[in-house]
Amino acid sequence: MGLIETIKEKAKLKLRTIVLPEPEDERVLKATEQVLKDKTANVVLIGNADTIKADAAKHGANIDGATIVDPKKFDNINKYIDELVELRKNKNLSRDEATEIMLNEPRFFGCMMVRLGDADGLVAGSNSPTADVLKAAIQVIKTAPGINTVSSTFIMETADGKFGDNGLILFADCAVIPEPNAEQLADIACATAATAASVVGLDPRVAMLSFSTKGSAAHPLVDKVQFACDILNERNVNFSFDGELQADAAIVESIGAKKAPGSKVAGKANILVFPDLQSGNIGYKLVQRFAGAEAHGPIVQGLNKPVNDLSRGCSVEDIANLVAITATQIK
Ligand SMILES: CC(C)(COP(=O)(O)OP(=O)(O)OC[C@H]1O[C@@H](n2cnc3c(N)ncnc32)[C@H](O)[C@@H]1OP(=O)(O)O)[C@@H](O)C(=O)NCCC(=O)NCCS
Ligand SMILES: CC(=O)OP(=O)(O)O
Repeated sequence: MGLIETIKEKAKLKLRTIVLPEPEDERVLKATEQVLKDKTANVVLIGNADTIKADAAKHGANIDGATIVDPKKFDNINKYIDELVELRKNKNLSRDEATEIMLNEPRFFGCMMVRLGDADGLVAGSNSPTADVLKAAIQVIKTAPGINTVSSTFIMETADGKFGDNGLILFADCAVIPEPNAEQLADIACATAATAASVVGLDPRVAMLSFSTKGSAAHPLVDKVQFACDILNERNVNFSFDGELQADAAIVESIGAKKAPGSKVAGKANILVFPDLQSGNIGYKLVQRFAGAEAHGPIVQGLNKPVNDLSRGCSVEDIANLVAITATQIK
């Protein structure tokens, strides 16, 4: 069984409730039909019921079985508004502003459903930039206890099975932190190792990527990655990691052996931690498009409850797959 089939089987056992706050997007309605057919989750769509049903009929999507919640007719709206005012009191958010957000910003409303236990997780981003999804999640759901950094990972699935574990390899962070410092790079490595183990079932081998391997180049950007490795050493983490490594040294056995002899990770990494968001986001999109890799994600890490983002270029299948992944992240 492939990765997604395995994840879908796990999701079926739990049958969690996932919010899809962007039903104005045809792909979301079609993905709703798919999820309900697969029985991988219950689906909550946010918006006006008449409009959503008319759109679904227009696009030929059967959404019977989905729950539609309209914030403008929602009995508990005052509870949601009060909670947002409380959460944002340090930012002086007024009750009027909170009301406006809860009534008109479905991603915030959906995250509040998850925060208050009316749903288990949320998937959005087909129709909004990543930053909008992340802001709602960070402001409403917040980080998990003891976690400082929200980051993300893509599970990359390559058909030829050459790299990572039989073609499975995680890329991080490709969506959240534009310029991570060394501490945040170490946090990204830890969070991605945990996702690799819990969602994909991999034994993590993390390569901390750079344009230098083991001191072959000297630059403050290289120092940052080396410092992140020092932090991981100090934390005494329970997974294999090595750095700084260039991408070829990380994934090609012969090059790893030449550039980083004796490394437990070089040549066989199944997690690539990119030094910043420019390299991470560009890197995943190039592998996805040039190599025809499936890119599952971005899976958001570090939140108190699961909210996952989509690329606006996602397919119906990508949405349905991410719903199943989200369902399996729920504790
Ligand atoms: C993630 C992102 C939206 C956060 O932006 P922001 O302006 O800091 O967001 P907010 O002001 O809503 O942040 C709310 C709080 O979360 C904190 N926060 C921001 N990013 C955080 C992160 N990655 N982890 C933990 N906390 C974070 C902020 O410091 C802020 O704290 P405060 O309320 O105590 O002041 C921003 O970093 C971003 O746009 N990232 C790039 C997304 C993107 O375009 N990706 C490319 C395409 S996938
Ligand atoms: C993850 C990502 O790059 O999202 P988008 O393509 O929507 O910017």
